[in-house]
Amino acid sequence: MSGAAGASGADAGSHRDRPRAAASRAAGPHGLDARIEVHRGGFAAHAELQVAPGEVLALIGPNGAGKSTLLAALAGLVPLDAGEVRLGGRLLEGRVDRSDGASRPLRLPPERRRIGLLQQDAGLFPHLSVLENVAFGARAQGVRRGHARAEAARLLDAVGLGGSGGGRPAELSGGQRQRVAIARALAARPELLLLDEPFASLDVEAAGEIRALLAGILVADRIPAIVVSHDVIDAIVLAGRIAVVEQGVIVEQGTTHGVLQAPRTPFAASIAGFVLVPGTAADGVLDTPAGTFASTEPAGFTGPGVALFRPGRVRVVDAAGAAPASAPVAGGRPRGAEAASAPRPVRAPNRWEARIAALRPAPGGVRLRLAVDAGAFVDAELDARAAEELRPAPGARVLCTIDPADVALHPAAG
Ligand SMILES: Nc1ncnc2c1ncn2[C@@H]1O[C@H](COP(=O)(O)OP(=O)(O)OP(=O)(O)O)[C@@H](O)[C@H]1O
Repeated sequence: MSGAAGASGADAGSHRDRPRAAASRAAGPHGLDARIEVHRGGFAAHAELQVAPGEVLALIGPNGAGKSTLLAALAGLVPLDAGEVRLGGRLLEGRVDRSDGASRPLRLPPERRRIGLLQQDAGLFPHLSVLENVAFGARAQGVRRGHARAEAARLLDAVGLGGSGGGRPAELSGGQRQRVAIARALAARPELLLLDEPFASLDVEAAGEIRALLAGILVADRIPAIVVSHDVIDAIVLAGRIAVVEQGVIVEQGTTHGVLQAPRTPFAASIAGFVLVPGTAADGVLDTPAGTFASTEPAGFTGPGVALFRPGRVRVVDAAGAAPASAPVAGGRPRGAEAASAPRPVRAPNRWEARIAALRPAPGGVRLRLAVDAGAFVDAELDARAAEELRPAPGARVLCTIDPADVALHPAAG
């Protein structure tokens, strides 16, 4: 793989060396500005997507959230039910005002949108040579055959496949095929690139090389892009901004750094390696179905919020040998007979009792899925030593605690 790795380094340089091509590809001063409303069977997606020239947006979310549907709507593969798509100031889909004051619908077909779509499957034409596959991208934009072939050769060189143009796609590895797909997309001079899990079928090494190759191209050519991925590395390496999609709507968005440091939704928290407990903030603490959470930095807000912490910071002990989770805090309400008529005791903050619902491996230890209340889960992780001491088993009851210094409280998304 060393040759390919070297080639991708050379590629980044070759892209930096062609500022004219870059200027012609960037989506003008406007980038993408889209308002999408789409129905697919019983599923509905509503989202606003803006991507500035030179910006990469990562769309993340659980399976079936509607990420691919949003990309398909932008690419013109699925019609909008309402809204509009503008790219570089051009209207690709929506309504155009008429001179009589009314408006008419406009919907450009995919090949006239100047939008490149890269998917998990490179989707090359098996009967065409590698060079012809790439030249096809330019030919589709009306470039004459000779120029298209010259441009294809240059782009194949840029993606580290100079000299491979005469072969057929079947003779290439998965990573090489994806490089050809990138070259073909660039040959069409896209004003927007849509990347739908383009590395998902590649091994870790090939994915890393192609990710770096794409990152270099996107930076050098300032092509706005949207990448859909389940892999947080794609967001970190490629994207400056993240939007979290759930059930067809964007539930959280922000800079990649901001979302990964302080996620506000369970999905973003899971990819950022946090446990997120939703609740309601009052008096500086967060009340949740799993109990009260307090931080050394009290919540400076009231209303819906989240408690965030790293699962490895949770201390987990066998509930049988521990004081009950509902033990009153110091200075709290009385115990015993008096307590029977008293209101429910105030639960100590950062302390919850749970049943182990499931176990799965975690780096250096084990992850515990902990069922706290009907439908509420608050996970924890044990390193190998703590796991050996506790010997966790599904169904066992445990008592969990966490230091306020390890807890952050934030307002909920939206
Ligand atoms: N061709 C189709 N016809 C009808 N419904 C569809 C079609 N494609 C997708 N859907 C529905 O649209 C919803 C969103 O699917 P979509 O593929 O956009 O989600 P996704 O977030 O990309 O999921 P994944 O991460 O699993 O790829 C799903 O409920 C799915 O069943």
